[in-house]
Amino acid sequence: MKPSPKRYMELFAHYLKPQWRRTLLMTLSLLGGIGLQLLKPQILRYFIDTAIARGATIYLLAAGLLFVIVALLNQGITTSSAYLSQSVAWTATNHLRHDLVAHCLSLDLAFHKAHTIGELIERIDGDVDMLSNFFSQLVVNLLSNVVLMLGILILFFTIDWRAGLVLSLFTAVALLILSQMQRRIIPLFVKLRQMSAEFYGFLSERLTGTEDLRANGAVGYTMQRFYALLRQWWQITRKADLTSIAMGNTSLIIFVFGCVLTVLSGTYLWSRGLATIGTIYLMFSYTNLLSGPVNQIQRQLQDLQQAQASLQRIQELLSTTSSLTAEADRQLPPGALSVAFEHVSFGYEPELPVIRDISLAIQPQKVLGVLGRTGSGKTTLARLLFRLYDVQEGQICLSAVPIQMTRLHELRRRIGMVTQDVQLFRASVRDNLTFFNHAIPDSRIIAALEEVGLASWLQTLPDGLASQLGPEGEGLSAGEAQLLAFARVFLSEPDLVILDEASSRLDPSTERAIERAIDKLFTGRTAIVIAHRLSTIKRADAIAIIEDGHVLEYGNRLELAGDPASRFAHLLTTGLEEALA
Ligand SMILES: Nc1ncnc2c1ncn2[C@@H]1O[C@H](COP(=O)(O)OP(=O)(O)OP(=O)(O)O)[C@@H](O)[C@H]1O
Repeated sequence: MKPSPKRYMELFAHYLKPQWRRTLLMTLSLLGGIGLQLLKPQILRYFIDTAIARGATIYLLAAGLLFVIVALLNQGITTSSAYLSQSVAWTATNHLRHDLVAHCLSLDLAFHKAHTIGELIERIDGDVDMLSNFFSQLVVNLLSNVVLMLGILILFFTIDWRAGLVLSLFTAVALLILSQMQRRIIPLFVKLRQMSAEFYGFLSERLTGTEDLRANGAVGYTMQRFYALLRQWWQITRKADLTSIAMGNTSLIIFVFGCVLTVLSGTYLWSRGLATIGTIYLMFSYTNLLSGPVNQIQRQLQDLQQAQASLQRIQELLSTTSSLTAEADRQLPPGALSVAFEHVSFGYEPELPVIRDISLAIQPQKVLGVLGRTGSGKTTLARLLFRLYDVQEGQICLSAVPIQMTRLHELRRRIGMVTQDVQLFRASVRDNLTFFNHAIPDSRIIAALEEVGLASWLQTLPDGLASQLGPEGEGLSAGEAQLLAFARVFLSEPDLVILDEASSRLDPSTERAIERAIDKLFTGRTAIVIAHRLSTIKRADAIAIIEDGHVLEYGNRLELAGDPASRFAHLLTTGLEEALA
């Protein structure tokens, strides 16, 4: 749905109101610039006519001096309005970018799975960029160009109504021809934007998956697709550029014709004694000046359409709501939390359930080990508990409080989750651990690293906590990355820990370090561990075996292990790690 003019006004008001002084100054300087542009040819007309009439030198000098002053003033005003426009545009668009990023981060995981990174970058940056002109100069410029164009035509009428009529007809025809050309060019630019969104989406996805692409020998095929996209992009760009150039040339030819027309009508008026040479010069200058607004009005109308398309996409994004149900404000009791899944069912597609009627309960400070084959639904359980998705049936309670009844922020503050893929950023060790929260003192960060056994690793770093990590933790072993993820959990001091254990095999000394860290992590906390290793299972008080989205077996670990008929006992004898890998 196209945004209504009311929506434009709301957006304008919302982002320009906080900087109304600068916006007002920018508008005044843009209008002042127009006034000075109209004034310059008038001074020159006076100069020419006075010179031809052999007027006093002092008048000529005064006119010359005035012209220089007006030209300098015009330059100064143009510079300051350019500065103010940029400043207004950047402030407004950065606020909009901020709102979009915050909104995207608040949306549920289903939204993020449905959009590529490239697509979101295009929305948050590309589309917002299109609006930058809209926020700063577009509307003011469009209006001032219309004022300038009308001003020139009115001035022409004051010189001679016939000359005014000729120029008005000429302007109408020029606008008609140029708008026809513009109509052809707009779809090309829309295609160009779509193409760039597709290209960046492709690029971000492939660069993220570079390891898999290389491992599977798919680099050649990826490059083929890359070339095909580039070729498509180039063809559209070439067509759009050639049409733009053709339009520029057409406009040039039209205005050469306009100038010829003006000189002819000026000569006619002069021959009848109705105009002076200065007036002919004035008419000529104004016709030249007219090419500016006529061309710009076309371009600005096009920009307005593009801004409209961008605004529409931005509005769609902003009106996307999280599928998570609204939260209430019940407090969770302090200390280790109990967890209860009560008849929980869920499917990423509602008609395809991956969790079916699951009921489980864990007492505070106890550890639940969750086992199951790959794809059985273990990670989904963790995601539901963390409210990355909401359950479709049943409910999940923490210490008897349904998780929808407490604030999302509070819920996530009380739960620490370590996933299989530890996400590290190209930032310092400190920022990676604190998630850029500078209020956390170094002493706490160092203590957390000591807890997970990374104290000696920290000592080997050249700049200590300020040492930079590569993108996605480049240069770290899988074990070190896991330990850093544990350190993050220590810093957030949660009361419930969910550990989706990495199934990758580690060397014995790293294994031992991880074992020690898990021991400390679980102390005094409730824990759910999606386990892949026997050593982790041994820590569990209770075991749940998930198969095909439902609980196959659930009970006390020792009791299950002692019951030869249990699936768990069978798994232990057949080799747990092989069976669950
Ligand atoms: N974002 C998603 N969208 C749609 N389906 C999904 C999504 N994530 C997982 N699934 C599907 O849900 C089912 C359960 O997946 P889940 O990741 O919970 O399994 P898992 O037991 O944790 O597996 P693993 O041990 O391999 O991590 C699988 O069939 C999977 O294909």
